[in-house]
Amino acid sequence: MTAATILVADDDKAIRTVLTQALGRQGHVVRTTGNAATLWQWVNAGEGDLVITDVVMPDENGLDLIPRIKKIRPGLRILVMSAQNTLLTAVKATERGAFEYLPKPFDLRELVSVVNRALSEPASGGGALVHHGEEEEEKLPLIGRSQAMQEIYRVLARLMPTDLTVMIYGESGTGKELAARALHDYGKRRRGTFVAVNMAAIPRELIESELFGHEKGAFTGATTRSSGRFEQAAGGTLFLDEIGDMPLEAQTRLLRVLQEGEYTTVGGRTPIRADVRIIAATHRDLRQMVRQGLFREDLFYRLSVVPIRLPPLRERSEDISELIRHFFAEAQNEGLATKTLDGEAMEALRAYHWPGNVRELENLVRRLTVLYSQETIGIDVINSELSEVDAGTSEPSTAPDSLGSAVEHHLRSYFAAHDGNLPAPGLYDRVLRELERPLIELSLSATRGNQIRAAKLLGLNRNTLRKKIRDLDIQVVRGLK
Ligand SMILES: Nc1ncnc2c1ncn2[C@@H]1O[C@H](COP(=O)(O)OP(=O)(O)OP(=O)(O)O)[C@@H](O)[C@H]1O
Repeated sequence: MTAATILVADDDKAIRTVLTQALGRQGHVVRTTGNAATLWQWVNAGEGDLVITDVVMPDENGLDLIPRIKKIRPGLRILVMSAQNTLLTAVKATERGAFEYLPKPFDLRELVSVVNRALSEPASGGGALVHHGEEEEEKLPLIGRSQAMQEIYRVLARLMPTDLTVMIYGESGTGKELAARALHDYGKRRRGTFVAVNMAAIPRELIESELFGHEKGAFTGATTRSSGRFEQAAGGTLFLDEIGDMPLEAQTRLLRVLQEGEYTTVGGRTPIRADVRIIAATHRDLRQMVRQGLFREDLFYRLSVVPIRLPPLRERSEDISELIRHFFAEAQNEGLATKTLDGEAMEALRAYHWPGNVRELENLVRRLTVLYSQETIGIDVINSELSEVDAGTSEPSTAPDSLGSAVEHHLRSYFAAHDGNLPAPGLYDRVLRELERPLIELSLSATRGNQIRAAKLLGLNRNTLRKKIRDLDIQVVRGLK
């Protein structure tokens, strides 16, 4: 590695000293300044082989300097360091043309290795940079500044200008869909549609037509042509949620589409180009599923071009208070009263294990807003709310919460949301119908559409089941076997 001149701008003297020492030891010449104006002067005079800049400096924001530097010296690489550790900073740094973004505090070894890379990697053609207006700031959804989340932001920001297939792992409720949406909303396909399909929610016989569409008459009940999710997402992003739940036959079909870049509808012959970016997600251990023969290895490798693992909330408890503030603010936007938590209550939430992750926290905040009248929430309320959830999980069932307590929570919020008024009459039938539909649909799908077996499973008379299917307008699809 040849010695280079590195220009460093940071208003923190300690950082300047540390960088001078670490990079000096590598044989580089380091020039430092505490403001943006001096950095700009140096760059303008043609000095330096590499720039390392902070974001917030007394005279100018380092991010605003990047496009100006790129204009006069497009080949000069810029590393951005920032303590403003949001997804937005990472996105802005990347889209304005920074070579790399390093959230502070960073590991010096990492910095040195990034510097070496910046000085030695040949210039790439570089994907077109996407630029967004400031107004998009509002939309950025991912909250949390923990180290673990910053790492995620850095990876997401780098993936945004690309079309690479991304595989997002993470427990339920960790924000997999939100991360996928962020990739779409800030990526180069953002003018297209984001289409999410949950593999676990579609009966297996319907998956192919759901994904690829079907022609009129392709199977019994296909009375018209129907477009599939690939077609709906054309030009945009297709989010395949719970990919681990995809049946093997559908996996084979998907693999072929990914390999060939085109698909045909069910019953159709003309190949159609697949113009989607694929983002898949699962809470399962796909590697283990591959070993067990439940997931195709070749599909696994196709999808895992870039794997991302979203950390469970208990591994980033420092983000909890910010998330709570965010969800309270959301409730306030909807006209609900906002609350605060006292110190003890907050401590309890930080120590809790959050099996349902951010979704569970979000639901808790909603309950606190609608069910309790006090402005400051104390430990008693938190204890009783959390113990109810825990009571649900300690039951022998494998469900995350018992059906009864889930329904009870739902109904309590429903009543509370009416603010002392009563809901519309006919509640008993409405609630039972809401339960009846998923119960019947799932029983039918479990018995592959066999109404005799479904009736037996449910303990219903066959004619009663048939009548309910008609009344609720449930689509019955017969299994292939
Ligand atoms: N970092 C975050 N900041 C703000 N909200 C978040 C964050 N992560 C998750 N959420 C919220 O938590 C809820 C669950 O998130 P999401 O649906 O993306 O999770 P998921 O991992 O896809 O869950 P599942 O595996 O159950 O589908 C959503 O309402 C989402 O808005």
